Amino acid sequence: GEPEPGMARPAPASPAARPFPHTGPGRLRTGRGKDTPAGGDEDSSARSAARPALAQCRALSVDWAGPGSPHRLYLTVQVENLKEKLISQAQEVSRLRSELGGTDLEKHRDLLMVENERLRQEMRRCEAELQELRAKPAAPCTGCEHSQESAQLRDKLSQLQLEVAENKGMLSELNLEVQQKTDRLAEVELRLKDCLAEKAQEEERLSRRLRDSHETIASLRAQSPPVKYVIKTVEVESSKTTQALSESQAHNQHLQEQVAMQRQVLKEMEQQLQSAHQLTAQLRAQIAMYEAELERAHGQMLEEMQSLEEDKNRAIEEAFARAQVEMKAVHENLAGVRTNLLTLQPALRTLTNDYNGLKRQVRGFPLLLQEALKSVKAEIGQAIEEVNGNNQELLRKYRRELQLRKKCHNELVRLKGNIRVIARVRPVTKEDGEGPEATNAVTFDPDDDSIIHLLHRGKPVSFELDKVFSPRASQQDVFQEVQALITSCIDGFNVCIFAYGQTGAGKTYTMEGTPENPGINQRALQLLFSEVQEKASDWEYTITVSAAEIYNEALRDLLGQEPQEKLEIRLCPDGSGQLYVPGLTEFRVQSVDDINKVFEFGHTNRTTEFTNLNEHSSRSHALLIVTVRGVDCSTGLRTTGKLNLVDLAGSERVGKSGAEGSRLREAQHINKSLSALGDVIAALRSRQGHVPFRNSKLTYLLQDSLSGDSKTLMVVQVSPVEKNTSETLYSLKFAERVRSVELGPGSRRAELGSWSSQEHLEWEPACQTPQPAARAHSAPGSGTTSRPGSIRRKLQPSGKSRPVPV
Ligand SMILES: Nc1ncnc2c1ncn2[C@@H]1O[C@H](COP(=O)(O)OP(=O)(O)OP(=O)(O)O)[C@@H](O)[C@H]1O
Repeated sequence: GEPEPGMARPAPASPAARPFPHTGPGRLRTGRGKDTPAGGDEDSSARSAARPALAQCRALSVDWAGPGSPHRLYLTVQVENLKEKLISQAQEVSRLRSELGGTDLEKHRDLLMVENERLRQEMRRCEAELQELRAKPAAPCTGCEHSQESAQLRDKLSQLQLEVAENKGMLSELNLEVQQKTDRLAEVELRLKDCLAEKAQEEERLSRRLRDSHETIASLRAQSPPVKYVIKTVEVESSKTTQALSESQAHNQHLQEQVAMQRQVLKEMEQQLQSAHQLTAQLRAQIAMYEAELERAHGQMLEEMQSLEEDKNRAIEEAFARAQVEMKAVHENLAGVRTNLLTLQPALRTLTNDYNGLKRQVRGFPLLLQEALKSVKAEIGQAIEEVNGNNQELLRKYRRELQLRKKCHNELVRLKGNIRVIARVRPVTKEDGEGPEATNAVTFDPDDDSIIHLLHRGKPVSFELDKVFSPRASQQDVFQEVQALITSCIDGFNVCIFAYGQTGAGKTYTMEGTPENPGINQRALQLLFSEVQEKASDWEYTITVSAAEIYNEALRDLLGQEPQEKLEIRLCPDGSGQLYVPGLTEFRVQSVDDINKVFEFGHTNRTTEFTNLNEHSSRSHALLIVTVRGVDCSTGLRTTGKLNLVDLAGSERVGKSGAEGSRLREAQHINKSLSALGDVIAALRSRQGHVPFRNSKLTYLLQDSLSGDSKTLMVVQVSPVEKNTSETLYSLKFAERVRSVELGPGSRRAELGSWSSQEHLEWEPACQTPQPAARAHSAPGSGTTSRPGSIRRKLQPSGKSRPVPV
């Protein structure tokens, strides 16, 4: 425009110093060639536009200040060029915008967003369908044939759901990426808009300056003198303008570079978008596949549900039909119950009446009860008195009966004979060996249990005794036969039970038995204990035991402190004529345990004394002496009964086999004592005035138990085997002889003389007896050395405590 008033105008420069002809166009050309290498066409057009302008300027350089001055022309041309350039730049920018600009991207983005939205909606629809399917109540499908398939479909469905969720995630990632790119594009667009605005401003500024320049030129033309100065000013200003132009060109250049970069970025984004497109297409294909799968699963589920529904309906129909039937039955029952109720009502009425009547009675019951109690008490008192009277009478009768029983018992024993002889045949045992010698030689009469047949050297011999027990007889059977004797001991009688027979014939077994199957000794004591206990209310009893042994006519105490000491039998100094053994230990016993302790102690004494106990025991007499002392609590009457249980020494005829030394002595002593026993029994039976008790220690010791009212039982033990028939024959002869002297209580034979030891050994039967019922078998056999279960076995060491002497 016009220079400011008062502003100093520069002096006009010489044409040689003018900057324009040298610097302006040259610089313009250099700047163009240097700064815009990419815009070749635009540059060339600008250059072609600038060249005539320059030529015009040179041609007009004569007159710079005039209206057609070259400088003005040059500036006009330059301004025109700049305008053109600006327009082309704007066009370029709009082209770029239309070609690759935000519109397409936006469109693309919009498309993608629409597509995304559509996919989202589809997903939502699928999810809603799934929810709906899940929400449907699952019918119970136990045992259904489709249940497995349904489970598989459910699994597949859950897998598809997982994949859909993954795809969803991927889609949302892609969305995010697209969003980011869209944001970046918007940014670029914003920057471009800013650039364009800047350009427009610049353009406006330049055109404003051009206008000012025009006006200045015009005013300069009008004022010719300062024209030169003004021209100079314009030249100066023109250089400034040129500089600004070059700056704006540089800026343009920079913008173009940025546009190129943005193009590159856009290209990349396009590629990414393409790959996103592809991915989306893939995902859509997958989603379509999943949808198809879901559709199929849905179809299957629907089918299943349909069939389940049908089943359910069928079941409901059946249940309904059943319920109807049951209902009908219940109705019928109800009708029956109603009828019953109708019939029961009168009964109920009667019951109610009864109940009321009873209630009335109950109210009056305490009174009635009191009265009844009174009368009952009176009756009971009367009854008690009567019972007491009866009891007294019964007690008197009982005592009388007791006396009578005792008398009867004694009479029975007397009738049976005070001396009885029974035989017991032991079974064939392993110790008898095998072969003809071990065969059975003993038979029995099936109709008479007092007869025994023996086959001796082919000849049958029979014997009659009070009773014969076969090998089948148990310990209890034998004991039953003797228990009457044992109970009489409680009444004050003396009793002697002997076991007689050869070694190994079963004497010890019968007397002592085995721990599992005890014999007479233990059973007798048990019986005594129980009988004594029964009478405990009226009687006070004391039971004591002693154990002694007679070996070679020497008496020894088996329970004493010094068992080797020989004891003597003496008359009581009180003049009663009773015998006693000074030093013989007596133990008070109250139970079977006490008895066992006594036996054990006795055995200990024997084992310390003898090395071969079994051998010794079969050669000695063993005595168990049980004394029962009783006091009648009411009368003070005293009784004493003695039970002698004797396991005699073996009766075999050792003397005959030519034994010498100690064996001969033993045999002589045994024979002597056994003969003495036979003599005593014979004398007793024949009621002789003199009974030779003193002939042996055995008979002397048992004197008081063998005389008077005493009762004696001899158990003859018999071995059944062939090899022992000689000894069996002699034992049975001895037994029969003892028995045969008994002719009855009033007619005893007194003429029977004393038995010599020879008689004991060689006594022959007086007469031949009937033939045996069965033929005996013969068998060889060894001796009888083994003695398991022997009576003396009872006396085994045990180390138990010593019983307390009485
Ligand atoms: N009735 C029976 N039942 C079963 N076994 C028996 C019977 N009698 C005896 N015995 C057995 O026969 C064998 C000899 O018996 P035991 O020792 O009692 O004879 P013993 O006559 O006492 O001999 P010793 O004179 O040597 O003492 C034993 O093994 C015993 O168990």
